[in-house]
Amino acid sequence: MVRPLIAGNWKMNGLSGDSDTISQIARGLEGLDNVADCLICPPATLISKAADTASGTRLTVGAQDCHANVSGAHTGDVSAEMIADIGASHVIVGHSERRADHGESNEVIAAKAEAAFRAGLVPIICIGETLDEREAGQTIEVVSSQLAGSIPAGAFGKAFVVAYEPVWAIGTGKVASVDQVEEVHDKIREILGERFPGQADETPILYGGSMKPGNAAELLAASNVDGGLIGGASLKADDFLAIYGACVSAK
Ligand SMILES: O=C[C@H](O)COP(=O)(O)O
Repeated sequence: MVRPLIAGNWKMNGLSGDSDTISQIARGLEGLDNVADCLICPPATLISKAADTASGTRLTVGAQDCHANVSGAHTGDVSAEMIADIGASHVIVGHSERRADHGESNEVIAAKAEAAFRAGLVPIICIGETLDEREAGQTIEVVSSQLAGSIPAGAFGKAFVVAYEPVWAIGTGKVASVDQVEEVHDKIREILGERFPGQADETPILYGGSMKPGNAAELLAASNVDGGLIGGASLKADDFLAIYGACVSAK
């Protein structure tokens, strides 16, 4: 049985004073049923402080990206080992903003996910189609191909998470319909089942894209939706906790 995950991605937002939000989320979780894991991925500058703040609570802390190598001449990059060293449990890899802004291919993303396994982190592997691809009827083809290429060969028997984020729904307020989400999530589960027999039912498949307190309940109740990857609404403790609360009701 899959354990749901409500994960927040702060993207390039947050200064040291915003660790109050981490405390508020950690405290708020104490009053909510423990039916799902809860994670915040702040920018790299705040991971250490956030992990200290969340220590001993049900909130865990993750990173938004990592390099595939352990160490070396890669100016500006951070390795999975460095992230694990400062208290992170998860790392997002292949977010569409990294695919677009940094030209990351499926091969690069698979190498980053493999690095996460090496460092003892759980990778959250992101996939999702653009609006042009959806309008051309290519959604399932694109998502299937990203899934096949971005999950590394060494993933069998390892814990990982898949996040489906239609690019056109990210930060736009345009949320995918339940039918659209279910079509893709059902397909992802089927593909995982073929590649990872016996393991696919334990792999959380998250939906991301304009998830908010007002729409979370219906999205989280959809088939094969095991939680959310939440951007904007994870920046405010009340909104993020309301989404966690919707998950409690849905599950
Ligand atoms: O990683 C999170 C997603 O990109 C969703 O962002 P959003 O909730 O602001 O649309």
